[in-house]
Amino acid sequence: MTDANLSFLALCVLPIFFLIFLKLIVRPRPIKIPIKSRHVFITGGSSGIGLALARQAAAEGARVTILARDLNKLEKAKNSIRLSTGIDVNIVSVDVCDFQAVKEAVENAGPIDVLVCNQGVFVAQEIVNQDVKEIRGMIDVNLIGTINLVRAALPGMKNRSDRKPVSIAFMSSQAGQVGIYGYAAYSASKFGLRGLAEALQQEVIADDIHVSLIYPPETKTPGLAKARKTMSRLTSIITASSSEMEADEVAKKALNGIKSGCFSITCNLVGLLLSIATSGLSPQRSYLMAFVEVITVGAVRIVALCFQWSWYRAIEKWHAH
Ligand SMILES: NC(=O)C1=CN([C@@H]2O[C@H](COP(=O)(O)OP(=O)(O)OC[C@H]3O[C@@H](n4cnc5c(N)ncnc54)[C@H](OP(=O)(O)O)[C@@H]3O)[C@@H](O)[C@H]2O)C=CC1
Ligand SMILES: CCCCCCCCCCCCCCCC(=O)[C@@H](N)CO
Repeated sequence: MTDANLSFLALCVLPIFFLIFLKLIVRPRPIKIPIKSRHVFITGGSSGIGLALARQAAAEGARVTILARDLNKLEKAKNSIRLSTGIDVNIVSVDVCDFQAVKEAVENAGPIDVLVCNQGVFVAQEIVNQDVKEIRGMIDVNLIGTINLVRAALPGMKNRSDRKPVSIAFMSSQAGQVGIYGYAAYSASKFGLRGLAEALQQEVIADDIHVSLIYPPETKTPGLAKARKTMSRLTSIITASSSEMEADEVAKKALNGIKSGCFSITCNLVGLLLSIATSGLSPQRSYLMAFVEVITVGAVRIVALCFQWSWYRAIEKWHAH
């Protein structure tokens, strides 16, 4: 073979064969989840990202239920959604940590087509100084609360009468992909969601139920404003590696990702790099994204090491002064 033939083979033919191979093997297969006229159930829907999601889903013609604890905040959220869209959402006041209450709420709300487990609490503090009640609170609300929701909603979702595909989405965080100084307990709760999501997808694929994991960077919400008040400077320095977003932008990415049946939903460019760096054994339905992952993962690892270098340099400097 001549050199020209060889390079033609390497540059065009091999990648095309590889793309065809990936297209044949990616699992689960690509899917679309319609939300118009369907029931979208959003926890933590009275504030921040959840509220933005509820408003957008309602504007797209979904029947929306929002769940949170504080009834006052729920009423306010309902009014603000009515003001901006003219649509009424259902509100449910329940603590996700109470399985029995969650089960009743889910049964009363009627069949769910899209369950978005978005409720979450976060307090940034070094783990040695953090109150064990606060640590347990994050694990309980973020992880066990999500497990409660899944266990309460799954029987109804499996036995639904229409056979259209349905979705379960978890709100993780970029701190659920990489550990961040000050977020030890929070990261633990969000990393837990990944294991839950990966295993759950295998358990429910036969029922045409599709799992999504959303990984937002810092997002302007009441929750973040509160967390900022006590946040260590090092946490701010490290989280600034990924630019802050508006709740509406994150909600839009999340909703589009859910509708396209995406397993890992990223929100910004750093998020995309992070998802390639941590792609591991997460399912990938898009053969094009699988291709990008395989081709770029080595270079992205170098970028990741550079980020680690800059973070550890900040930590050293902090301890030196
Ligand atoms: N903002 C950010 O920077 C980022 C946030 N995230 C994640 O996004 C999600 C939403 O965050 P954000 O919008 O900032 O949060 P907010 O604090 O603004 O809102 C949190 C929502 O969760 C509800 N909630 C909290 N605890 C419970 C509970 N035990 N049972 C039921 N509902 C509960 C709250 O209502 P109530 O208190 O009345 O119950 C509220 O509706 C969280 O999972 C968070 O971890 C991820 C990455 C970045
Ligand atoms: C190739 C590799 C690229 C690596 C880039 C890594 C950038 C990581 C930034 C992480 C930011 C995490 C914010 C989480 C905030 C959060 O969850 C809120 N609840 C609270 O602030």
